[in-house]
Amino acid sequence: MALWRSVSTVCCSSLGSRSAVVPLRTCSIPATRIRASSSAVDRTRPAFEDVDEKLLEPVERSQWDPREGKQSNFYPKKGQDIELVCDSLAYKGHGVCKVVDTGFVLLCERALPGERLIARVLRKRRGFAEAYKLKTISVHDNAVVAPCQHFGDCGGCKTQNLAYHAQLYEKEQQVHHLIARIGRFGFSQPEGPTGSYLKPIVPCSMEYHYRNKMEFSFGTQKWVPAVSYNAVSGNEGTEESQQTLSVTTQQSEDFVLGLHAPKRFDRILPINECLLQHDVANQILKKVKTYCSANSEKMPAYNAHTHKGFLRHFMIRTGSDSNTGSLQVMVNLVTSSFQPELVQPLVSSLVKEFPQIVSFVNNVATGVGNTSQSAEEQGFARKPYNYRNPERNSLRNFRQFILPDEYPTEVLYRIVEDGCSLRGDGTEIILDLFCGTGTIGLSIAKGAKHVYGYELVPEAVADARRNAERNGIMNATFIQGDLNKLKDDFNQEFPKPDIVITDPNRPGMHPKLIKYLLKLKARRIVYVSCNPSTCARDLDWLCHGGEGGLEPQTYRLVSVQPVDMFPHTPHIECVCVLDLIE
Ligand SMILES: C[S@@+](CC[C@H](N)C(=O)[O-])C[C@H]1O[C@@H](n2cnc3c(N)ncnc32)[C@H](O)[C@@H]1O
Repeated sequence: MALWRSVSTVCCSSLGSRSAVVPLRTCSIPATRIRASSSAVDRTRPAFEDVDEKLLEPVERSQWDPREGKQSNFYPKKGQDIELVCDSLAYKGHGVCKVVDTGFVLLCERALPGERLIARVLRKRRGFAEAYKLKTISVHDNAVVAPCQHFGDCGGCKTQNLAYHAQLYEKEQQVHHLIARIGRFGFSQPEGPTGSYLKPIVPCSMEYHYRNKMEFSFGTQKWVPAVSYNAVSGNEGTEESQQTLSVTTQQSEDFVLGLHAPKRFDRILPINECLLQHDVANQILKKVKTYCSANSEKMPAYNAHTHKGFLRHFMIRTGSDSNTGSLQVMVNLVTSSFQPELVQPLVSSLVKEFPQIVSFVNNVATGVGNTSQSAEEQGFARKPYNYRNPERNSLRNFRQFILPDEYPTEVLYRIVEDGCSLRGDGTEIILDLFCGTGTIGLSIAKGAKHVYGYELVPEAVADARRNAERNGIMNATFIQGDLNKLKDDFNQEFPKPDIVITDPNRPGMHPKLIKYLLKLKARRIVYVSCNPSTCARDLDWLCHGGEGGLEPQTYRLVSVQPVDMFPHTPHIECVCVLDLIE
């Protein structure tokens, strides 16, 4: 069994691992750019299934400021070229743009706030339209040249060409507006004992090299984009590039190593380096590329159409030794069959050149799906390279953590711990929902009486138990179960908690779970979210009563803390604290 869970079909846009980030500092945003406030608009709460796009219909953002006026009757036609001004960034980092003379709202990929641009209408939606950028007319002050040679092509770092302080401002505003509108908390930012509940965003102290894990793919179809988006001005696009990506020269090659082209399972964008990963990981990538390319007859790259070929994926994970802080690297080569005689020379050459490699695993994925998730791990190269070597990974001075795919960070955990405000007398019960490998709960278990973790994935639950054992933590219990299908006896598995930590994935919490929490009435809920829109929806329910507002108000929102863990990407994390209304 592969304990090292891996991500399937990775293109650079599939960020998501919580990578190691360091100290806590807050960002100051120029007050002049804070939008005028308006009262919360009454609206029906979005359903659990209504994730992302529906929650972020940009037409609503245009109504945030009543001074901006009503939408006119103007509706652009598909294919029409139109002059726009970009107002802000929204879901997936798309620019929220307005037609210059009518104010009609369009979502436009690659548009940056403050920019004037020409765009072509791609498709119409209810109340707004989608467009792609043809040409920048005038850039705004915060535009910068993106340092990555692959910027604009791989689809990962969408805002590298926006100065980091401006990225932070946009993310912070996105969270504040979602909480105000979808959460129905209004824009007035009432001052409580701790000041406004909407906290300034916590920036990432590392703008680059913050990712601890990258997965690259081998292939036989090279994707070569024909359009450059890197220039500060004149970022031209073409219809084909936006709609089908077919403006690329599709070359059949014997060998390509890189990232999947956005939305393509079969085409690979060759990657020389990724600025989000460690320098050493980039050097290893180069070495693997050179070696495998030179030996592509013996070790052919996998063809996603014919399902023939040997080399499938290549994953590099970096971490540090908890004692010495020195860099450690784990490598996973995914192949379609187990042929150690082919892989061994590569392993020998890599570990000789990179002593930082402490583990080399060869996963064998025989299925036709473009995934390494179900790959069977072979014992190959476990020794002497000390497979997994979890003892040496460090997180908040804990040893022996088995790192989850979503790698938790120092900063986020400190904010969660602060949010819990444990009394420290060891009397409190913590319920850690969506606990993954248990790392959040375990990192604060010493101040609690007992931590109960709840998680769907059995392997993650097993890792959580192992994490507890290896750290000598006796007051933690991990339970496997589906929080979307709560059973009647759910609360018989643990005593009533004082504090609930909930960290759902993007769809947020299921209505059944929210109803359960409203009945449970824990003193405090700490909601960790990777999707501020579904988080806002859930906070609305928890704080403003059930459907139709018929249920009594149960929780009070104490704070919403946005955290930027993934610079240059649209991802935003949030930690929200809610207190029971006694
Ligand atoms: C955002 S991750 C949080 C993981 C963990 N708290 C951490 O910080 O690493 C969400 C977790 O919820 C789990 N999950 C997703 N759906 C679930 C469900 N219906 N019931 C229980 N757990 C679920 C996932 O497997 C994943 O481990």
